[in-house]
Amino acid sequence: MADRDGFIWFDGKLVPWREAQIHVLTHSLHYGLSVFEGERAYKTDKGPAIFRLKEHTDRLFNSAHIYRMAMPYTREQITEACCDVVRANKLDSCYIRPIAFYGSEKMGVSPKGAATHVAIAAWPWGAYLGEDGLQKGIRVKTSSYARHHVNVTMARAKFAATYANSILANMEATQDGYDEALLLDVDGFVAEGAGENLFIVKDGAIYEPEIASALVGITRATIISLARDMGLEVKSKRLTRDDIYIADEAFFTGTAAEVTPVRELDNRTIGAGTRGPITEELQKRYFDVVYGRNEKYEHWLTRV
Ligand SMILES: Cc1[nH+]cc(COP(=O)(O)O)c(CN[C@@H](CCC(=O)O)C(=O)O)c1O
Repeated sequence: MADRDGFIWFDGKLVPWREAQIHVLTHSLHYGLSVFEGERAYKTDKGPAIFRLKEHTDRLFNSAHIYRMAMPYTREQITEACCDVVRANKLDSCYIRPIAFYGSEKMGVSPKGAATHVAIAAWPWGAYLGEDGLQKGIRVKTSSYARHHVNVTMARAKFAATYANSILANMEATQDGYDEALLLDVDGFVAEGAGENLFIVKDGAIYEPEIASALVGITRATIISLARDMGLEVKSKRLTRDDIYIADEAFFTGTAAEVTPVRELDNRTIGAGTRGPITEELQKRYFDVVYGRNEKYEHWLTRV
């Protein structure tokens, strides 16, 4: 990822991609505390638009607040910088990664005395779990690793060290031939995917796991709104892994994953073993919204 043309916004200015470097004694590299976001811009008929940029920026600042990281820029500056990065790299559809991290000003567990640095990169990124996955669904394995207890890592923050847990789960699943991992919480109830939220459909109703130890996804919130447009309320409940086995449909949501059907969990076929009809309709509505084809949600698009 380091050797490419382009520009990265780094500590207030656009720098050539290859020059966006940090020192090996960067505090966040050693102690894992950086907060970040994953955003997408989509090509609409009026040009590129970043989807729900306000919500992503708010979550970035909330994550920093939760982990007591002072942000050296305002929300408005970060919002504008995300737009600048898309423009500077002449991208019309892309994935955008803002990150705030402690620098190399000091070592030692305490970040006191380390400065907060901010970088924002953008790059083209297709279907996170594969085009085939979007159409036909993916195979998922319940992980042997549990999601963190809510007093181990802060579930309302999107912060780097959480992803060591996700990496373990994802590697375990993919090395055994599955596409992604599903994590249970410390009590054994369904939490979320390694990088996604989960929904199921049963008897025409949509359910999601209680969100306690999962990231409160922005795509999740979008799907809840789009389901309401279809006259469907999403019910939140404690779901067990076998609730998923006997569901009629299941799907992951995320900025990167978008709306990816889950056709199998732990070698149990879910429903007809492919993208279900409600999943398909929600997926279609989601893409209509992000590509600017649904006027009702124009306010969710920040035109670059
Ligand atoms: C653990 C987790 N749960 C739920 C979500 C969905 O959140 P939202 O994007 O706000 O709907 C994500 C985003 N996962 C990022 C993974 C990308 C990456 O691999 O890095 C993403 O979708 O950007 C998570 O990482």
